[in-house]
Amino acid sequence: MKITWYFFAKMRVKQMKLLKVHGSGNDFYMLDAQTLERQLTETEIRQLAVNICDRKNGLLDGADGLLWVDRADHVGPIGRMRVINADGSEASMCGNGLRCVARYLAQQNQTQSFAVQTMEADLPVAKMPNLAPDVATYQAHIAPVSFKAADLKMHVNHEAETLVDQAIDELDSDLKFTAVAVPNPHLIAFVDQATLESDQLGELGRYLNDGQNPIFPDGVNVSFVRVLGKNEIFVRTFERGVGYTDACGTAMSASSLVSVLLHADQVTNNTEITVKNPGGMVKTKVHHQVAGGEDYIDLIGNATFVRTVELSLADALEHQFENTVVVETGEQTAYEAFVQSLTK
Ligand SMILES: N[C@H](CCC[C@H](N)C(=O)O)C(=O)O
Repeated sequence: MKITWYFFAKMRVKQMKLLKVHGSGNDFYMLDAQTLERQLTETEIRQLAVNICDRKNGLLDGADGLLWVDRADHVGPIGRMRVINADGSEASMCGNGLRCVARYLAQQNQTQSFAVQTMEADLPVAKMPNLAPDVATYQAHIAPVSFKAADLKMHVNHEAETLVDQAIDELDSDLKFTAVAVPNPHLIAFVDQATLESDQLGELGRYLNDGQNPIFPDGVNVSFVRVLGKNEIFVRTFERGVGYTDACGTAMSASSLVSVLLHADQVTNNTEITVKNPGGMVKTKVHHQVAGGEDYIDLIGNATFVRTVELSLADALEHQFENTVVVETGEQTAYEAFVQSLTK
């Protein structure tokens, strides 16, 4: 009798359904807030992210963050995306995540081109031709763009207004940096292969995200970039609120823009750029001051749905992950075949 009661009790509790997704290996749990049995407080949303994303003790293999999908709060966009990093901090934007949210909303609403509300802007997204067989592919519009220190919450070189291809006096580094917000903050340096592969990126990332440093008190995403050839770059990123990730969509977009500005002989404005990263590859197209307009970047890449994970909201908030129902989609195999094809 006890067993029957247990399963009846389990059935009665509405299960929370999470979707494990990734863009170029940058992985997230996605949650449609409208499917929840109740509203969550801000504290609960952050606690949920920290609990399920933990790589060691989290939900299955953890994640880089939580994509919180909700109804838009004004006319125009068909949904809203919030981005909570693995450490519980909220970011204004997530390029890889926006492609995955775009796919989810496209399928929910039977449409292929629309806008998604984000913290600072309603951003156009669109379904695109697959990058490879069974690799669902979407485009996200990355904006607004700013080089202003105030928008980056950056304090360098005696309160300089901008930082473009310059050393940072307050840093013990001979690298030259460019800082740009898209709108989350990015610090970018062009390096050689040996530096790209070293942990110099991690040393910088850990210091600039320690919450104590005077340069980026709110932290910053740090990327090392190498120009591989004509309209082809490699970007490796240490993300604010996460650490090393396989890819960072806003970082790859920002790095594409800075490559157009500083390496125009190799990387061209208004032209498709191949951006390779530890998790695979995306395409970008930089729109820099076209007809005097605002800068923006098109980010095109996979939006892979790996598995669904069902568990009770109460268990997830209490860091209890024994009772989960996991269903694989099978898409990861196609994505891995795509990544394999890049090395051929
Ligand atoms: N860690 C970032 C947010 C996630 C961005 C990244 N995953 C992307 O694809 O753009 C920040 O705190 O600004």
